[in-house]
Amino acid sequence: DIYCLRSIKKSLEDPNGYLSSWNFDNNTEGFICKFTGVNCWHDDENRVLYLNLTNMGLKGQFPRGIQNCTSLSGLYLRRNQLSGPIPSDISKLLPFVTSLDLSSNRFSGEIPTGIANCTYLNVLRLDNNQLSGKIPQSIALMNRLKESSFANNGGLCGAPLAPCMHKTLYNSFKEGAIIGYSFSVTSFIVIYLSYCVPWALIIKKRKKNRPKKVKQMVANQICQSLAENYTQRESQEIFKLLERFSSRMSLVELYNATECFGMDNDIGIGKMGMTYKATLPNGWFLAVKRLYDPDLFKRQFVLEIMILGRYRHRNMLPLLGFCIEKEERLLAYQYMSNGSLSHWLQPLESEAIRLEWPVRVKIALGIARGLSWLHHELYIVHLRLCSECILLDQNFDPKISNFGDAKFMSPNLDDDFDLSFEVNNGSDEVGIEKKDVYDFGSVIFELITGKKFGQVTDFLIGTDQSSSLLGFYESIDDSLIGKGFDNEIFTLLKIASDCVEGVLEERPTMLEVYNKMSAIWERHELMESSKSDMSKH
Ligand SMILES: Nc1ncnc2c1ncn2[C@@H]1O[C@H](COP(=O)(O)OP(=O)(O)OP(=O)(O)O)[C@@H](O)[C@H]1O
Repeated sequence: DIYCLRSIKKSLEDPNGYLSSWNFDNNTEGFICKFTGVNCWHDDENRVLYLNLTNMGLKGQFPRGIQNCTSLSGLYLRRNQLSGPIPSDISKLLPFVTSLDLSSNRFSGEIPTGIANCTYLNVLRLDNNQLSGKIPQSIALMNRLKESSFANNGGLCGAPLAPCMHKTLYNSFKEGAIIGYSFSVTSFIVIYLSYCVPWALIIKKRKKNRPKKVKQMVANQICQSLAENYTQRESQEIFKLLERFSSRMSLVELYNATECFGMDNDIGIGKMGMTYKATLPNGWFLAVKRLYDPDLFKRQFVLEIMILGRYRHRNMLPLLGFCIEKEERLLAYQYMSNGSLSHWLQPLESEAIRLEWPVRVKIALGIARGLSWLHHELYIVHLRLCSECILLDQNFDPKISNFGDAKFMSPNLDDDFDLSFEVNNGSDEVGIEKKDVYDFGSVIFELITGKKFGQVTDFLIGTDQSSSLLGFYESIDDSLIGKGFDNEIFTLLKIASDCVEGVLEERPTMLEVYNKMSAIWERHELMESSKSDMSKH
């Protein structure tokens, strides 16, 4: 990150000297955290969380050096005089960014479609620039983004702004010529087909298309019949409010994508409902949770949308949409191909593929990162963390899910939470976040021993910490022992046992846990990934 800031400073013109305080002579850990505009994950660590260079009169192009700040979550460059294009590979430069504010600058050219690949983006401000062309559809579809995010860019058009109507004379002529040409070719084909192709061929083709149409009709009919029984329970206002957090999807769409909620697509059963694997026409996979009862889990349903639909983080399960139609309540998440963590820790005999130690460390680190962000950035507590609600993507990156019991630590966090019913149950309970710390410790024990925390603790009641640790050491998953990681295993056991301290105040905060863990393992993880990057070339 030091290199990142150094290259940013070098690439920008700073007429007002705001960045002159960025003095790189110092070498103490965390020295960059005191620089103007730099916010670190932790004050003693050179790892930038946010970079806020608002209103500094900076000139030059988009600072590509930002890609070296690998843990960056927010970039604010508002009110400067930056110019040139927004880099087309922006998602590679800012893979984990959740807020990007480039407003009130002089950026020009088209908005790169690649911005939509910044999958954790919640806030995007591009207004008051000199951008032109059509707003890429993939960005317009990110409906957390508002019209004001794009306003005051002379040449910009398309949703959520006004449609692109304007055509130059040349374009109109070119289009006219293309239309004329297409019309002649189409006429020729029509005449050829009418006279030369045997009717039998056409009939055969029609038959082939029929099943798809029939399926669509059946789905529509089902929706129609459900609609007749429909009694509107929640007010339209709540639905509208929810649309601000996530996309509303249609029942027919999800019905088709899950093959009518068919048994072949069912991937799990939970307290709230059944989860199905869904395939969208564009090839995306979703996990669709279909609630058993729309009234019973209303609060949980809304919380999932308000938290997982609204906030993106690499360790939170992304909610891509929801559906409220008739009696149906559906939640559509990104599909996690490696399922739940519990499935890997307690596999059936036939599926006993063990997780290697480095993978377990990556999972532990990811959960700590996600929880730390949740507590210290969003002021939200999960309150039901367990190995079942940690889902693993194709790279075994963990994603925290199931926010149905979550609480906001501050009741008036944000105007958006002003819901008209009892959802925003802000909690005044002191130390409520330490419940998550305890649960985190339990999950880590489970990650190391392969057994539920309760099973291991029973015989340890009354022992002091060091003999408990030895006790736990005895119950470590056999597949991990003697592979050269024993010291690391013991270190993680120690962190976990601090988390399950009986006295609330003695448990560390999630930020402390994460910082401790990342100091030990994140460098190792980065080294590993750069090694594998190198071996690719
Ligand atoms: N996004 C997803 N991708 C892949 N599989 C998922 C996804 N979401 C859920 N699942 C699977 O579906 C199962 C059921 O999930 P669900 O969240 O309904 O139940 P749960 O984790 O037991 O929690 P609860 O009891 O609160 O409902 C999970 O164990 C998991 O295997």
